[in-house]
Amino acid sequence: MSAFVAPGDIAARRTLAPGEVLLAVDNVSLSFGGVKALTDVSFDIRKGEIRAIIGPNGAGKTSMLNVINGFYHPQQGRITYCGTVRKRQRPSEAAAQGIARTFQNVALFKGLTTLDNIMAGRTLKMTRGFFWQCLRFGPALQEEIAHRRRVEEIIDFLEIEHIRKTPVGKLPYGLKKRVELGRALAMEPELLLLDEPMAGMNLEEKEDMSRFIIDVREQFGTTIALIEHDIGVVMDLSDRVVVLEYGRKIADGTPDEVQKNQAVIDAYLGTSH
Ligand SMILES: Nc1ncnc2c1ncn2[C@@H]1O[C@H](COP(=O)(O)OP(=O)(O)OP(=O)(O)O)[C@@H](O)[C@H]1O
Repeated sequence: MSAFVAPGDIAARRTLAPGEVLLAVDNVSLSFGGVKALTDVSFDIRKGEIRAIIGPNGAGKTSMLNVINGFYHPQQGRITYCGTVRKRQRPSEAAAQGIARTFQNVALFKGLTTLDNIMAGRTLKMTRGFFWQCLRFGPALQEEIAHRRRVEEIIDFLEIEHIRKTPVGKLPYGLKKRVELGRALAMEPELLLLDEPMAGMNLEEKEDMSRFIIDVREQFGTTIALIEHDIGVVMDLSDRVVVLEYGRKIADGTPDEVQKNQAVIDAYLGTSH
């Protein structure tokens, strides 16, 4: 097991046991003008689980992730995180509380190397100001060394040593997704949100990414919520699945329960309700 185990000072403040509710979504509704992206959606994410959010195109999955990480503010409903009802907050505040995410379309600094992109994920953890960072002297230097060590551990964990000095713009898509996962892990999140982590991947890349997601949970105790269109992957990976359609929750349960749910079958076959 890697030395990179402690999920950070945030986790130290928490006493949640595996299986306790880490994040609760209660009666959340979100509209964009006349478009109702989410209507009265409630579900929870328990500590240590892999939770999938699925549904047909336009069902509201990404909107839900954006509400959870503070990018969108719902007109109704509330989010409770670690037992505290959350006030309106920005993504940076959610990140500081231990919520990290990756994006549907890879969002990396294309001109920077793998190493520097993952290092960028450490920004939140840096305690020395910009002045000291520039001087690279004394305590700032010590801190930078510690951050670099942590980043190297993540690179080892994700098996991307061979591309650590490669500008990410030159990498194939599957590896870019892995670097993006690395950058999110650099934040040592308590809750990791993955928006279509396997999109555009071939079978082998999907198997690799599935293995890394499971290992992140096993080794770091990170709770994971993911959106994924590949239903086979979702059913293999997830402990529980919430299903959205037209912004409403239509099912919630184990992969087995959800697969047998008639509303889910109809939604995926295109039957209108
Ligand atoms: N910023 C926005 N402005 C206006 N409408 C939006 C915005 N974001 C999402 N929507 C609308 O909200 C609804 C839900 O979109 P969302 O992207 O959350 O769905 P999704 O399930 O993630 O879809 P997909 O699987 O295609 O990514 C859609 O009708 C979409 O057009």
